[in-house]
Amino acid sequence: MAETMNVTVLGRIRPSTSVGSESSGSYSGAHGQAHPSFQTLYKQGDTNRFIYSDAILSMVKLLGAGFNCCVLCFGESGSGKSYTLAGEGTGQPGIIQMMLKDLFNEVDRLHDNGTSAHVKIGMYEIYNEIIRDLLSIDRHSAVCDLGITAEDGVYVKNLIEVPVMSASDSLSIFHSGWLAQNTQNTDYGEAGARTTVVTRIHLIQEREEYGYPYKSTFTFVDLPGAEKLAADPKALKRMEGTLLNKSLLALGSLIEELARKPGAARILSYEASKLTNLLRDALGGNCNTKVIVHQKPRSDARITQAVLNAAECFGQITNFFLLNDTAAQGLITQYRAQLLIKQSQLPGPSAPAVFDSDDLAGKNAKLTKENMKLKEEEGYLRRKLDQLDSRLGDVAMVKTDLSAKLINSEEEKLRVSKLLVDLQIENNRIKEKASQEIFELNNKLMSIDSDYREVLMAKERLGKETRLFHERLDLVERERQELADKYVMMKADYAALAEKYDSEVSRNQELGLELLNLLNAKVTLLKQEENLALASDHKREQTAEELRRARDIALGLSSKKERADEIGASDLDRRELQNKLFGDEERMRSEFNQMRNQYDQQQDKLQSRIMELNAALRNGRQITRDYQRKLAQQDVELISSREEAREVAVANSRLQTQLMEKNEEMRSRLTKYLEDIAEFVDDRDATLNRKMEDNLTNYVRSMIKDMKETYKAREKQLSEAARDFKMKMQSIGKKHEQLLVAYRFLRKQVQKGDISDADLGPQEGELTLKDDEVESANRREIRRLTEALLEAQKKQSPADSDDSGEWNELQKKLGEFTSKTQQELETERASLMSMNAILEEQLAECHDYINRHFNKYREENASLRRMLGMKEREGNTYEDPPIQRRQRAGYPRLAGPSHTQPSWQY
Ligand SMILES: Nc1ncnc2c1ncn2[C@@H]1O[C@H](COP(=O)(O)OP(=O)(O)OP(=O)(O)O)[C@@H](O)[C@H]1O
Repeated sequence: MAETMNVTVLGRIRPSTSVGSESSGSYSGAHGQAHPSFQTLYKQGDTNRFIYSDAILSMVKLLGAGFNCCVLCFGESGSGKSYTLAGEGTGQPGIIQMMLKDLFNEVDRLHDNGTSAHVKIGMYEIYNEIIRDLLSIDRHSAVCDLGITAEDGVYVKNLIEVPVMSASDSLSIFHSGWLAQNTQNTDYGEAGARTTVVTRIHLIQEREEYGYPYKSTFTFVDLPGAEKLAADPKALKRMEGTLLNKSLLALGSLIEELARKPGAARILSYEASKLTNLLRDALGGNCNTKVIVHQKPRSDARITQAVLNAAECFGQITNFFLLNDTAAQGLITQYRAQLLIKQSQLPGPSAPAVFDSDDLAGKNAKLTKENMKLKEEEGYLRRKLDQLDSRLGDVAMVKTDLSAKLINSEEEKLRVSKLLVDLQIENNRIKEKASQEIFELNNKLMSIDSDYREVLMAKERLGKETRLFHERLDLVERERQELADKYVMMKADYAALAEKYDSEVSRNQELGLELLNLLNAKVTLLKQEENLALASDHKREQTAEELRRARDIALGLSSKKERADEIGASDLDRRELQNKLFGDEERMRSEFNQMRNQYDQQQDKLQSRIMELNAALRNGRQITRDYQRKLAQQDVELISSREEAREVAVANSRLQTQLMEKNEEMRSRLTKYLEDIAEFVDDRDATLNRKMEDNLTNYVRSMIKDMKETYKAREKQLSEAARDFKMKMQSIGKKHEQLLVAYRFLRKQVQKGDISDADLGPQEGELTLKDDEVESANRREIRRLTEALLEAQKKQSPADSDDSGEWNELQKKLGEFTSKTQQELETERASLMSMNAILEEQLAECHDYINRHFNKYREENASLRRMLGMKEREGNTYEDPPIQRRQRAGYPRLAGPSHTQPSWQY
């Protein structure tokens, strides 16, 4: 059944955001009381939680019961509408979040009552008369239209309504929708101030007996800023177009009309805007509605007045809300269907949507007539209005487009900034890489630089040498020049001399010829004289002799005559001379070339040697690393074997102690037995009867048995100790084997390292134990002791069987046995002591042996390191040999053979 109820108006004033800047606002009436429109006026300090508990929680119960509910947040921009609905951050939830949480509690309750309940959420915003689905992922397909059906009434077509299963689901859906609001800055201020945000939460309840599901809806509406209600609507339309404030203005008109017409029989026009169309139920329809009117602490008086007027109107609106059960829904659907039919019958593009059912029949004809009359006028006006509207719409669309473009450009900006960030990251990465490469290149450059410097130095050296050679060459050249000059001078001198000589020779020839002529003349004269006066023969001969001499001289002169050009040297001489003069230079040049070649070869050799050394160094380092690793392993093994040796020593000393205790026990037992026997003998009376003798014999037998058992126990103990010791020795032997393996490995490594002058230590064979050494002295000792024991037992056995005989003989035997046993025990003790000493000695040898080899390895390692030119380990280097440490720590010096092979055996 339908309930009649006025819309509830609540007032809320938000607190000041900055101290002193905003005075506390008020919704006071003329006398300072709260304005009468408000059912409740919340204080500034009242929280969302308080308001929710006070006013909204009961509505959730109503929703659960199957009623429609609506909360409208009204007030000027910045008055806190969004804050009330959605809160701020996670710490301050709004009433929607609180409602969603409680709704799911309600759903649980319904489930418990056997009702299946489902929740769906839809969210949209209306800006500039465009409806946009806030839950749509695709921004372009988010724009929706209005539709109308008999079942649902006016609804948003294709609106996504998300089914939610839990409170957390619903909260995340709500947050995503809330964040998708248009928050752009436009030419007319923030778009948020003109936007209506609607959140619809449907609760669908199904129960078998219902037949038809109950569907109730809770609607939260964040209305546009109310400040424009204070402005002149015409001026507003002129300045901002018809669409931008259409919702608010239409809402203002609607609530005024609704306030004026409180009765159910009213004709109202909800079609003025999309918002009013969609608020049919909330305002004057089937809904329990509460309006929270918000106020800033400081506000314009006109705006406050406009808001108060609107609040008053809201408070006067009557709603007729009913339980959405099957019957009610059926009735409403029927009513809507009839209305739709009537609407479709009405002429004109837009007929009134709602008619008063009582007047409908009577007024229909009249209205149709009037309608016909007004049709033309209305059509004309409508066309004009449409034209204007379409022009304004165009302008608005352009603006919307611009906003969309702005949004797109904003998105683009975001994308670009993301790209920029990515690029920045990439850039940084590249920079890092580049700096690393630069660092490497710098290193390379430095190495190249050093190489270059070396080359420069070599070049300088070579230059110096070349200069020296050149100087020497110049010197030689100068010398050659000087020699050549000298040669030329000498040649000139020679030519002059030859010329002189030639002239002298020709003069001599002339003189010779003259002399010859004179001589001929003289001969003629002499012949005349001979003829005339036969001069003396002697004088003639003298003359002939003179003549011959003169001829000889003349001939000699002419024969010795040489031409000046012949005076120059022959080819051979010339070459010799040339060699003398220039041979030095060529020799120098060849020497120079030779030296250069040698230098190049040396360089090459040096390079290859360095490379070889580098390779050897690398190899050596590897070997040393391996070697160090092995040494570490050996260290560990050595420590563990030392530990074992210590354990053996402890076991041995324990054994000794036990032995001493046993000896002591034996001794005391024997003494006790002897005392008992002596007492018995002393106390017996003269008539030693057979029974007593038997008793004595039994007593002695039990004594012998007891001693045998004790012996056996000791024997067992000893054999266990021997076995234990053997195992220990075997493990030491294994260690020895491992050390040998490591030694072999290292030898191989060193051999592989191709270090010819390395001392590789003794051959592995020399360190291996011989077969005859494997039989340990200890075992031999044990065997000897066992044999002795057996012998003693054998000797003992006759005593065992000897159960008859004389008392004296028995006493004697007993004495003998006692002394013998004592003696044997002493011997055994001594042998055990000696065995212990042997063991200790062997252990010491073992230590010694291991330490010696260990030191050897270390020395070899050190020598290897030295050979490879590596530094020794920091803090130097080698640890004390363990044996020395042992001695320093106050242990007794253990004697052992000096040779390398151990004398201990398994
Ligand atoms: N009750 C309150 N307590 C504390 N701060 C509040 C309260 N109400 C509002 N505020 C603050 O006031 C500012 C404006 O609030 P809000 O954005 O909710 O106003 P609005 O009316 O929704 O504005 P618009 O219509 O422009 O969207 C916000 O910073 C909000 O945090």
